[in-house]
Amino acid sequence: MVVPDTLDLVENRRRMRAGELYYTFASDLVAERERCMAACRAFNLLSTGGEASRRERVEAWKTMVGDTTPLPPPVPTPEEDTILLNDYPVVEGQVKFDYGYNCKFGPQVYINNACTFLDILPITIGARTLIGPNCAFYGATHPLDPTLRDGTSGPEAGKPITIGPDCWFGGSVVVLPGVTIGRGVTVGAGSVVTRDVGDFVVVAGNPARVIRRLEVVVEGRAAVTSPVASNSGPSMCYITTVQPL
Ligand SMILES: CC(=O)SCCNC(=O)CCNC(=O)[C@H](O)C(C)(C)COP(=O)(O)OP(=O)(O)OC[C@H]1O[C@@H](n2cnc3c(N)ncnc32)[C@H](O)[C@@H]1OP(=O)(O)O
Repeated sequence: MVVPDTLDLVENRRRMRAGELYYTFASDLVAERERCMAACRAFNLLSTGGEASRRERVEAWKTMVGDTTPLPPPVPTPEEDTILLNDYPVVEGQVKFDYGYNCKFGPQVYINNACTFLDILPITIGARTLIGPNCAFYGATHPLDPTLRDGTSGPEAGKPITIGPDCWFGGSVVVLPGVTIGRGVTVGAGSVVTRDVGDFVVVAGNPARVIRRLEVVVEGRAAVTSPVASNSGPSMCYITTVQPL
């Protein structure tokens, strides 16, 4: 965990943000990950404790992902407050981020237990996307040359990951650095997504391949929406047919 004596922290951070090789054990980055680790611990305690209110969980979530926008004031009953906070992610169990503030989640995202987000660069998850247990979004990569890689003393690089709205990830999916996934995609359990995926397909396997396509016959905003969806406006409404390959 040593970094070069001459390391310029400003230049190191510029390189990190540019997706170039940088040193992850620079003191400022270690401090940011420790902040995030503490925030994750606090969130995970609340999330698995069973007694925290929806508002307490959302506050802990916001701390973890560095969201400083104030929540709307509480309303009289816990049930109404839950509806008011409907757009914030629902997390079932534990979650792990590196920095937290690089993760941007759309409204009404669901994250099942034990998901990992290595957010060196932005990881963006679209609205209403559902993430199964043990999924991993790996936005970090290391040199293939072992001499340059050099264990904990060597440099690494980040790549962004972008997921569209209305996707569903089965359990234990791995998404590799730099991948973009479109809208309305289903990713089968246990898949490793190594390449970009277009809209409205089902992919599965390692490496993930298209196993089905959905033809979108009609697409628009839902005319009638559930009252709990009102914070973010009407949900998307699709009429699709599943096509053979
Ligand atoms: C948000 C949450 O918490 S989710 C909770 C956890 N649930 C899950 O993880 C369930 C995830 N579901 C799956 O993986 C499903 O298999 C789906 C949705 C991807 C596909 O379902 P279907 O369209 O019904 O596919 P179907 O079962 O007909 O399989 C079609 C082909 O794809 C293959 N296939 C299906 N799923 C997978 C998979 N995960 N990995 C590899 N191959 C797969 C099948 O073997 C089959 O191949 P074949 O034609 O050679 O026999």
